[in-house]
Amino acid sequence: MPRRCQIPGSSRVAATATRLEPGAAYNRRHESISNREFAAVSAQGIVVAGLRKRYGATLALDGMSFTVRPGLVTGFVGPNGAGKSTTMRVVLGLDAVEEGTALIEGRRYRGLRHPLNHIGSLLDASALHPGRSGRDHLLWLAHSQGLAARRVDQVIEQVGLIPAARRKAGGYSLGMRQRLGIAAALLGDPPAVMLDEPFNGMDPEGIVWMRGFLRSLAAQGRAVLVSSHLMSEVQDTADHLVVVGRGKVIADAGVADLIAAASGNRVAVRTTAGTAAMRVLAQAGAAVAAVGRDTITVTGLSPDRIVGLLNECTVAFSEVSPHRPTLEEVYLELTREAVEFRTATPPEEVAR
Ligand SMILES: Nc1ncnc2c1ncn2[C@@H]1O[C@H](COP(=O)(O)OP(=O)(O)OP(=O)(O)O)[C@@H](O)[C@H]1O
Repeated sequence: MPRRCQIPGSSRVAATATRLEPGAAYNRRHESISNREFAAVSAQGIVVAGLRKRYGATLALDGMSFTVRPGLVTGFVGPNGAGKSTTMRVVLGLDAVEEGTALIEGRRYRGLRHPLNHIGSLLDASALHPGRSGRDHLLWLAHSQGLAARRVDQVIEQVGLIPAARRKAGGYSLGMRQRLGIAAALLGDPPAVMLDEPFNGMDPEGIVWMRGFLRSLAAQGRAVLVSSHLMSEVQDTADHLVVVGRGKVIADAGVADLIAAASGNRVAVRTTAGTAAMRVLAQAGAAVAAVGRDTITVTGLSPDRIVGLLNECTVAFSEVSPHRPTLEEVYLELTREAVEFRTATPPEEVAR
């Protein structure tokens, strides 16, 4: 038997969890944005640069910087309290900052003469008069902004609210209020759209509709920023992700790039002989980790070498393939240290 297969049963294998380094690999694309591209984005999309804001002792924004490009859905994700809503309020001129700038098509919100023609937003779907019908709410908004009344019926149709448009908005479900809020955001046919947690209160059918709708807005060339604290809501919707935590950007990259960067050179091995496989591969110098009932990940050895070692040591396995983490796994790893409120550790974990 080869020497590397003769490993004492008592030898311990350190299950090394591969840490994703927040920053570097993910942000490379963002940092390498050329001056020409930056000028194009700032002329058409949304630019957030170096925002810093305190609420008393809380540092809500700590140098928040990113761009929202036209033609893309940008997911704005992060744990509770990461600074997503505050950033959006700053873009809309509702909150002041101590440092930094937020620009829409190269201008501050307050410098826009007809803001709804430049940016549409949904911050709080419940901010409406409960006694007014959805249609009247939109008519009032259109009138106050000098927009044509016919636009109201167009946006009602766009968001699928025709059957409920003449009913009192106070009786709407949260999902219907979200649709009404999006209709309001689209009144001015703006090139940029910013929606805070639009999936909130949506049933599964509504979520599917919302995903398709957001994608269609981007396909029309709009810059679309969508916040969420749930990865499952933005996956299959966003082209680009800005992951934030504790008031700053942790990662800013395309969805495919994020997954590729997070997979590193890890290889997944499916085996029912996990302990034996981990010993053999660790002995050969690899970092190994158990990631499921019958799956381990291996860093530091090529798939061919892994197959060779396991065969040589007669360790049974059914599959060796490059590891591809889910977007949810990537997100959880990136935001692990930025979660403001953690679930309490179960007592048995503490006792160990
Ligand atoms: N008006 C306020 N007064 C005091 N603190 C505030 C205020 N608004 C936000 N904060 C604090 O600023 C930080 C950022 O909050 P923000 O609402 O922007 O986060 P978020 O990412 O939108 O979170 P969530 O996903 O829970 O909506 C949090 O610590 C929050 O408690």
